[in-house]
Amino acid sequence: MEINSLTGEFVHAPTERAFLQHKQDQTQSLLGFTLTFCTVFYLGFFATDLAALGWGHDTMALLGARIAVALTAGSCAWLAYRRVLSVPAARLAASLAEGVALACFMFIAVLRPAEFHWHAMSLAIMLVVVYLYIPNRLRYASTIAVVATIVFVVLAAEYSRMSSADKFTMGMLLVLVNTFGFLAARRFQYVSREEFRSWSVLKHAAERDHLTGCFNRRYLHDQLMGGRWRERAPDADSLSVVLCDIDRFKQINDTHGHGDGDMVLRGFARILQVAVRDGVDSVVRYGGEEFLVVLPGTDLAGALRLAERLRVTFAATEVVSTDGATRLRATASFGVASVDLAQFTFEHPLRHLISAADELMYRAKHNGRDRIESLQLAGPARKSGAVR
Ligand SMILES: Nc1nc2c(ncn2[C@@H]2O[C@H](COP(=O)(O)OP(=O)(O)OP(=O)(O)O)[C@@H](O)[C@H]2O)c(=O)[nH]1
Repeated sequence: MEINSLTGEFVHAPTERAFLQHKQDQTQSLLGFTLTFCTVFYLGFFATDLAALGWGHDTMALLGARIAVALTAGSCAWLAYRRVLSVPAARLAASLAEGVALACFMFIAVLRPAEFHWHAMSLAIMLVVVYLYIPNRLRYASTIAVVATIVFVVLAAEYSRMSSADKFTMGMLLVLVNTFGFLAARRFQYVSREEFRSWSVLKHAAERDHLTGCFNRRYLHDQLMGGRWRERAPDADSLSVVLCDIDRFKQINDTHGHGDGDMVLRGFARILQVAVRDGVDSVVRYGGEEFLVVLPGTDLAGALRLAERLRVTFAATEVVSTDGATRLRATASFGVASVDLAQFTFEHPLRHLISAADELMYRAKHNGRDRIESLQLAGPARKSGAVR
C-alpha cells in the first residue's frame, strides 16, 4: 500500500479505488456542504459590487455572473446531497463549480479594475478553498488553481492601476498561496490514505484468520450471520453452505509435525479461495481444520458441483513439506446444505444451514471420509443424498 509522495495517491490503482470508494459518502457530503457554503457567500458578495459600482449595467452583468456561479455550484451541491455519484462524477462536479466560479471571478475583477489588491486577496481565499475544502483530485485542483492564478496575473497586468512593485508583491503572494495550498492539500491526501492503510490492516486482522487468510469466526458471526451474505447477492433466491473438514489431520500433525500440518491447511484454504466467486462467496476458517464456504445465490446442484471440484482437487494436490523432502497428500469430507429462500420461512437460514452441514459433514466422516453428503432444507419433502 505505497503512497506516491507527489500526488498523495496510492500507487496501486485497485487500492486507490478502494480508498475512494470507502470515502465516497464522506466526500459527497463535504462537497455538498462546501459548495452550498460557497454559493451563499458568492451571492452575498454582490453587495460589494453594488458598493463599488452602484446600480447600473455593469452591476447587473456581475449579478448575472454571480447567479451563473450559484446555479452551477448549487446544482452540483444538490447532486452531491441527493444522488450517489461515482468518483469521476463527484470530481467533475467539483472541477466544474471551481472553474465556473473562478472564470466569473475574473469577469468581476475586470469590471471592478480599481480594486485588484482586494481581488488578489479574494483569489487567495478562493485558492485555499480549491486546494483544501472542495474535495477533488489534487492534480485537478492544482491545475485549476495555477491556471486561475496565471489568468489573474495577466488581467492585473492589463487592467489594474497598481504600481509595478505592488503587482510584483501580489504575484509573489499568489505564488506563496499556491505553494502552501498544494503542500497542505498533498499532506491531507497523504494522511487520509495513511489512516485508510491503518484501518485496512486492523480490519484485516479483526476479520481474517492469520494462518490461512480466510475469514474468521468473528466475521462469520458479526457480518455473515448478521445478514451480510444478503448484501453480497441481493437478488439471491437460494443460499448454500459447504462445510469441509480435512480427514485424519491429527495423523498428519503427529507424523510430519505442526509446521507441515500448517502447510496442508494453507494449501486447502488456497484451493477453496481460488474456487469461489470473489466478493460474493465467503470462505471461513470454522475450526482447526474445518472450513465453511457460504454461497449466496447458489442452489444445491451448484454447491454440490463446487464441493465435488474441491474434493477432487484437494485429493489430487501434493503439498511440499517445510523441508522440501516430503510430498503430503490429504483428503477432506464435505457437508453441503442448501435452501430455496422463497420457500424457507425461518428467520436465520444461514444458522440452520450451518448446523445441517455440520451434521452432514460428520455423516460423511462416518460413511468413510473423502466424500460429500448433502441436504436440501427447503420444500415440503426433504431430500437427502450422498455423492461419490
Ligand atoms: N498444524 C495445525 N494443526 C491444527 C491447527 N488447528 C487444529 N489443529 C489440529 O487438528 C487436529 C484435528 O484432529 P481431530 O479433530 O482429531 O480430527 P482428524 O484427525 O482430522 O480426524 P477426522 O476429522 O475424524 O478425519 C488436532 O490434532 C489439532 O491439534 C492448526 O492451526 N495447525
